Amino acid sequence: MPSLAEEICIGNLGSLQTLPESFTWKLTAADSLLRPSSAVSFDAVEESIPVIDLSNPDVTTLIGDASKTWGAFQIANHGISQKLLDDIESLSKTLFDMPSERKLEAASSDKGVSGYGEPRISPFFEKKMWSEGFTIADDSYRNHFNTLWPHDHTKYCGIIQEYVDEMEKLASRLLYCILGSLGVTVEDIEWAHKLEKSGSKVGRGAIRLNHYPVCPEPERAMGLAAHTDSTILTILHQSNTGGLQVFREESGWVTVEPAPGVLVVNMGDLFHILSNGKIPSVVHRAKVNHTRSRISIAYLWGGPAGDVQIAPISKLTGPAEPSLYRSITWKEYLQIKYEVFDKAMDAIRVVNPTN
Ligand SMILES: C=C1C[C@]23C[C@@]1(O)CC[C@H]2[C@@]12CCC[C@@](C)(C(=O)O1)[C@H]2[C@@H]3C(=O)O
Ligand SMILES: O=C(O)CCC(=O)C(=O)O
Ligand SMILES: [Fe+2]
Repeated sequence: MPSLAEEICIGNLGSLQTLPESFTWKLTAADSLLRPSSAVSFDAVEESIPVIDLSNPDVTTLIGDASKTWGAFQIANHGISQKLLDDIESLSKTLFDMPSERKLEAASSDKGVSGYGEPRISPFFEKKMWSEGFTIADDSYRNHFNTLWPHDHTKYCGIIQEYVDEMEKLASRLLYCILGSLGVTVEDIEWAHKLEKSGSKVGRGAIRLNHYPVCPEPERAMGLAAHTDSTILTILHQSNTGGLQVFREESGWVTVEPAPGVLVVNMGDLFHILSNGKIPSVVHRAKVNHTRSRISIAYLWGGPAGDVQIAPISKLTGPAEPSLYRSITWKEYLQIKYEVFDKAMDAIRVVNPTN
């Protein structure tokens, strides 16, 4: 694969006046590996995923219904301060506004995941995506921040640390709520029980700062190709420009319009495994815009750190509902996903499930 420096540099996309051939998407099955039926359209239908107020007394039912129906929902009154959301958005803007050469100084290494660059799913697609991003998957972001902001890196590292702490708490709260809707308690899952007792300090997550520059031909381009997240769940903050779309077989592509202070929650592949297939991992993508650039910040929550095995919850399996997936750690799942991408779920499916 050519290096970033040898081809049209993703750090300069916003200055291009025409769409290069390598960025033109036709939406054939190859452009939408996960659900061939989602390849039919660039357009979205007039429907929306629910916005759920976390202070609503019926929150468990509402979140449970939305997770099962859509694999995604939006949340208000989630307890994350507007200041923290503004801070991480402006950190991202400051980063992406830098000249391309500066951003490349913080590029992720060949082997590493963390740092500046294209989305990790890029190699699975023929065409290039109209976006750039920065992934924080381990502590190496501190060195990258030091390179990018020799004077201000302490301030920016502090924002990331606070964001991770707050998001981890929110992610486990949402997990327990969705599990509650399935009749599962924290005590039913050994690792979740430990996670709760320890004040949820043993979880593991990644952050992806995404930037979608203005695009000369948005209808032929793709910001982030259709994918599912490999997570238990993902919490997404989007700036005030829309672009996120979620796919549901019964509806088609549905745009998730941004609203101030409202966060999007996506169910990931590991939740699908945990729930023994009861919760879908939502296929989603990001479109781009002719006049407005867009930022989104994804907190990708993988659940327990270390070698903890994620498996279908025993309370959700039985003679009539045998375990559909074998147990797996998040690390192992990521390895499989980035070898076979759209076939990852098939790779861990139990061939003849019996209980
Ligand atoms: C922990 C991870 C999840 C992620 C792959 C990664 O190793 C780090 C980046 C994450 C991200 C963010 C953008 C979308 C996504 C599909 C991708 O290309 O990189 C997700 C990955 C994922 O959920 O598999
Ligand atoms: O930018 C968006 O709205 C989607 C981002 C996303 O799906 C991701 O980072 O996993
Ligand atoms: Fe995603």
